Parts: sequence; structure tokens; C-alpha cells
Amino acid sequence: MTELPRTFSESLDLRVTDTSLRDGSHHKRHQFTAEEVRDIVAALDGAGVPVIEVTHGDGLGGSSFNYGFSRTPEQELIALAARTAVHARIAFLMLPGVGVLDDIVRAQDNGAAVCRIATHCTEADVSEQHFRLARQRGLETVGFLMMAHSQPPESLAKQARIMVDAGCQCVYVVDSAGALVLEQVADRVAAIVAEVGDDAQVGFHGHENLGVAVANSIAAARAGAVQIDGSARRFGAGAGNTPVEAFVGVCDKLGIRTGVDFFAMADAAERVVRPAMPQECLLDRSALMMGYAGVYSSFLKHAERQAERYGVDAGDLLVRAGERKLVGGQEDQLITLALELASSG
Ligand SMILES: CC[C@H](O)CC(=O)C(=O)O
Ligand SMILES: [Mn+2]
Repeated sequence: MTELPRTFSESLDLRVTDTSLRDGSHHKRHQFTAEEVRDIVAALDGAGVPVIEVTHGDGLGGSSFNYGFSRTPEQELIALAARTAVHARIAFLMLPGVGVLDDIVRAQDNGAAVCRIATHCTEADVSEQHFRLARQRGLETVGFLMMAHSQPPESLAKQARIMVDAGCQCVYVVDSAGALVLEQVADRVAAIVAEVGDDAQVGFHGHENLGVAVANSIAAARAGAVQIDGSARRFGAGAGNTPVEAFVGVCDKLGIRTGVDFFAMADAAERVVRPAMPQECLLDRSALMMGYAGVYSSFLKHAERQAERYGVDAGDLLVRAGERKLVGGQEDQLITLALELASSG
């Protein structure tokens, strides 16, 4: 049995992780400055957010030609976040193959405490050595089963078991495309809860592409998820993530204890996070197409760039990406699809 994270106080029903400084990195094309990260961490920490994720949008090692170069090296941002936070634990994301084992060691040396390892939801086996290393080093571990809409609950449960057996302490249903709706979230969470039992916790990471991320997060909590991701002001890929300030307000009204101060969180979202965003995360036509067609939210900026370059519509391009079932790492395929669209009409 895996040791569970000792990060819950008896007085909390679930733990919120704010990912605006990681998922929001997609929306900001990875251009965070040190000052922005310091101010956002201080504000979120002050509002009582217990976990704050800081990394390139595509995880450790993501700063590259394929995904986009970071303005500030992510390890510097992790170190700064760890120095700034008084109460919050600093988390980082890594995708095996994009990042390497040594990146985990460096992130821990820089003060991160929570190691979140993400794989496509049929490929949990590629994370095994990463979980082993993280647990050996005493890091808290989280596993991300990305694009969870694309597999039925029982398959996700089997993949969750692989992660847990390797040392994952909380498996997340990750709705990367914002394509899941209510019961579809609950059924997936419940299947993983049934599979892992007391061996691990279950979490949920939502995207707002169909406008139901808060409701989906509540459905996840009711189905047994005890870790929930969100981003202040929805600052994330696509239409963004579950807005933490709204989620906390809804939880307050439902009697679900998160430990996050609603008023301080609303202030942080408006006064500190919003000024760091290039623009609001919009629930526009392109975002809707991603949710409806099941496309990685992180594809939005890449699709917009290729659509402009080849004179095609970004929404149409994203629908085609959904039909082709593109997965993370296949961003370059958007060029082929844009060329196809351009020549067809
Ligand atoms: C490319 C990693 C990805 O952004 C992780 C994530 O947040 C998701 O799949 O939603
Ligand atoms: Mn995401």
C-alpha cells in the first residue's frame, strides 16, 4: 500500500491545487516573469491555497522549439515560488520524455514538494520509474491521466492501478480537452476510487471549454475526489481551468471545506493574477470546438498560430484535430491539417 500524503488537516474535505502558474503558462506562451510568479504565489498563499503548481505549461523540460521557449527558466521560478510561499507546498508537473529524471531531482533541490507526473491516459506505464524515484526521495506524488474523456472508466481504473503500484499517492482524472460533462466525470472518478480504495487518493483537473468546469469539479468531489485543480481567473489553456475563486465560493455554499478564503481568493484573482494574463481566457468558438471535439486545450495557441499562417479558421482546424484524435506531442500535425484545410477550400 502507498503511503498517503500527509497534507490534509482533519478540518478539510478536499485540497485545492492552483495551476495558474503552470497551466496558465500555455495561455501566456510561457512568458512569466519572476516578479509575476513571486506576486501570484504570495497572493495565493495568503488566500490559503495549499498547493501551487509552477512549471512550463508542458512540464519540466517543456521549454523547447516544439512547445515554446520559457522567458524565465522554470527551475528559477520553482525556487522563487518555494522561497515566497509561507504555507503552500510548491508542485511541479513533468511528462516523462519531455522532462527527465534529473529534472525531478533539481525541482526538489529548488524546494518543490509535490511531484505531478502526467501521461496520456493509456500510457501510465511510462511513469513507473518517475514515481519510484519521487517516492524514494520523499516527494509527494500525483499522477495525471490526461485526455481522460477518450477512455471509459474501467480502462482509466486499470491505468490508475499501474500508477499507484509504482508509488503514486493520488491519481487525477484529467479532462485535458474540457470534453467531459458531469456524470462522465463522476463515473471516471468513481471507477478509480473503487479500484484504488485506500491505496491512493483521486483528483480531478478540469478545463472550461464547455462551461462546466466548476460543476464537473463538484461532481468529482461527490464521487470521491479529494484533490481538485483550478486556476485563479481560469488562467489556463483553452477557455482555462476551473476558476478557483468560484469553486471555493460554491464549496462554501455546499458546506465543502477547502480552507481557502473566498474573499482573499477573489481579490487575488482580480488584482494580482488578472494583470499578469495577456487577456482573459475566453469561452469562444475555438474553445467550444476543443471541448466538443475532444482536443487538448494546450493545442489552442498552436492552432491559432498555424491557422493564421495558412489562412484557415482556428476552430475548423481544432475540429479536424479532434477527428484525427491527436494527442500531446503531436502539435506539429496541426501544420499538416492546416495545409489540408487550406487546399480543400
Ligand atoms: C501538456 C500538459 C498538459 O497541459 C497537462 C494538463 O494540464 C492537461 O492535460 O490538461
Ligand atoms: Mn490542463
